[in-house]
Amino acid sequence: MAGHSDNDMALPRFDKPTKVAIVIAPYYTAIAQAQIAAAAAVLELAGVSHEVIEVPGSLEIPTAIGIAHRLSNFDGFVALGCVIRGATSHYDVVVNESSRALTLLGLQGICIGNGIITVETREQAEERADAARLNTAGGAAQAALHLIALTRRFGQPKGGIGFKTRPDVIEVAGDNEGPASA
Ligand SMILES: Nc1c(NC[C@H](O)[C@H](O)[C@H](O)CO)[nH]c(=O)[nH]c1=O
Ligand SMILES: CC(=O)[C@@H](O)COP(=O)(O)O
Repeated sequence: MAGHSDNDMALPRFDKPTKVAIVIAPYYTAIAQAQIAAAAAVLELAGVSHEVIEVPGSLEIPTAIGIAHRLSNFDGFVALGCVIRGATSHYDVVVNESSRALTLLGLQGICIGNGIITVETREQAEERADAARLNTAGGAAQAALHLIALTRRFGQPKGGIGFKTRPDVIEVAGDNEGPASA
């Protein structure tokens, strides 16, 4: 289980190679190291390979995911970062805009688990980054895997209505001579 949830969904199983990018903003080094370890443990348990991509801050995570999705071949992404409130409203900008951008990318069909920790204190961050405590990074990895599985479940070739093409035959509408062979 991750976070405060009491719902421990079983990890999905994949029947073909699956690759995930962990996109992390290591703003706080020790926190970031714990987050990467927690997310990697979940991905390895599911038999999924991963690559770690580092960006300066959480505001850059959505842009990095957009770039990687467009230019590479990852099946999904785990967004990891840590935003601790300071003395100004910049916290709200970083938290709100990074999460909004990740949500918009997700609505475009990119499989993203959001593990950006947004807290008031360092102690809260440590508790959430710790795989043995709230394990929010592990939860984000699980979320990404479930979205990949969902994509593959609904992305299967559809049976049902309409003619079914054959790879060896070219069907031409209105052709009374019968199908030409490819
Ligand atoms: N204060 C935190 C930041 N701030 C940096 C921004 O995310 C961004 O890199 C900068 O505004 C340049 O675009 N980032 C975090 O991840 N965590 C923080 O606590
Ligand atoms: C979350 C932040 O952006 C924070 O680190 C910035 O601190 P401050 O608001 O004191 O400038």
